[in-house]
Amino acid sequence: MKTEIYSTADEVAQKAAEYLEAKIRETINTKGSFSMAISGGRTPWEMLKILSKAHLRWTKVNIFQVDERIAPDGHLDRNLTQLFKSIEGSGIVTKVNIFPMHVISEDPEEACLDYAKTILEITGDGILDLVHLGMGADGHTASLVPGDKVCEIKDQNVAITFDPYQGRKRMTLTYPLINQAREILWVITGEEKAEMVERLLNEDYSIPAGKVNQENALALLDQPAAKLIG
Ligand SMILES: O=C1O[C@H](COP(=O)(O)O)[C@@H](O)[C@H](O)[C@H]1O
Repeated sequence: MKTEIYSTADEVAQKAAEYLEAKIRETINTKGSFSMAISGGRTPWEMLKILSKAHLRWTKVNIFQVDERIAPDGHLDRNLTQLFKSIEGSGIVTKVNIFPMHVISEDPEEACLDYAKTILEITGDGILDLVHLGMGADGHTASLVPGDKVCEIKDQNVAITFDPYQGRKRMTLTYPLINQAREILWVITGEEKAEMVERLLNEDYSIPAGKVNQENALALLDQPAAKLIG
């Protein structure tokens, strides 16, 4: 995996937005559309805020969710709520195609199958052009959480976690789908993640993040997160 280290989290957000802008432009020019999945948590929002100001053919951009907490629509715990907040006022809201995970469905298992089907229909081959990932201080990525059996799923592209994590069960893309992506973009900031960053870069299979394909992957890190890797 390639890594780039920047001084601050703000700089990382700026570089990540620039990277995505270039990638989206190039992919739309070559194949007509761009499909990516965006993670949740706290790190992505500044990146998306900056990206949403870029002049791109937004109607050709498809945004899927990497994971979502099972909480009511509009709830602050929902990654989708934060996603919309970060792009509001930018003018792309009515242009870009956003595909929410339907986590409040009466049948969450069916909702997972539907989401996987939508990804297949929109991409044509089920392969996302880019998956953006973050990582928690415990080494989780997406909602692939240490100890949860969701990490063992091999025959489903989208699944519900078996246990609540930080108070809520979640819907998440699973390894089979994430590891097929044409590209993975890691955006990781904060000193509390330094130990896991070192383990991720050593392809430590014992943490969930370590099982993500590193072949076509780039990690953008801030100095605190990268402090153990020099
Ligand atoms: O719970 C989650 O955490 C990870 C890491 O989030 P961050 O706030 O440390 O960036 C995130 O990638 C994942 O999508 C999210 O649901």
